[in-house]
Amino acid sequence: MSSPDTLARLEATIAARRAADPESSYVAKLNAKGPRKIAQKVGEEATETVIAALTQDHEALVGEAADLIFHLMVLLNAKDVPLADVLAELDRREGVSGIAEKASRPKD
Ligand SMILES: N=c1c2ncn([C@@H]3O[C@H](COP(=O)(O)OP(=O)(O)OP(=O)(O)O)[C@@H](O)[C@H]3O)c2ncn1[C@@H]1O[C@H](COP(=O)(O)O)[C@@H](O)[C@H]1O
Repeated sequence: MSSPDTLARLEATIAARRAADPESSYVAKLNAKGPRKIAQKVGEEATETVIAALTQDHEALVGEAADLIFHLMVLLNAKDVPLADVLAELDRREGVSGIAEKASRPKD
């Protein structure tokens, strides 16, 4: 079942599989090929997501978006970037834009 914990669970699974046998683990197989290959996969999945958004249906876009997020998470893990750092950056931007929005509102 999906929840806000889905990405946290996936991050833990990716970390645990990183050193597994590349024969039995796709995450390990990608890591064995190195960050360049993982980054290339992120680029491919991003392109497929764009194509799905512009030419395909809801189900195709959901599938491609899942592939993109998964491969991005494998790349972050390979570069030792915790998902928490990315989420904190998004939180920070939310705060910054919230402040800008408040500042642009006319005072009563
Ligand atoms: N979410 C995913 C996930 N999404 C996509 N994929 C795999 O991503 C691959 C994408 O296929 P491609 O044809 O693009 O790639 P490819 O055939 O390997 O070819 P290359 O381009 O790499 O040469 C497929 O093998 C999919 O199975 C995933 N593999 C794993 N996960 C998650 O990662 C967890 C750990 O997986 P393992 O490392 O395999 O145990 C799993 O339990 C899942 O939760």
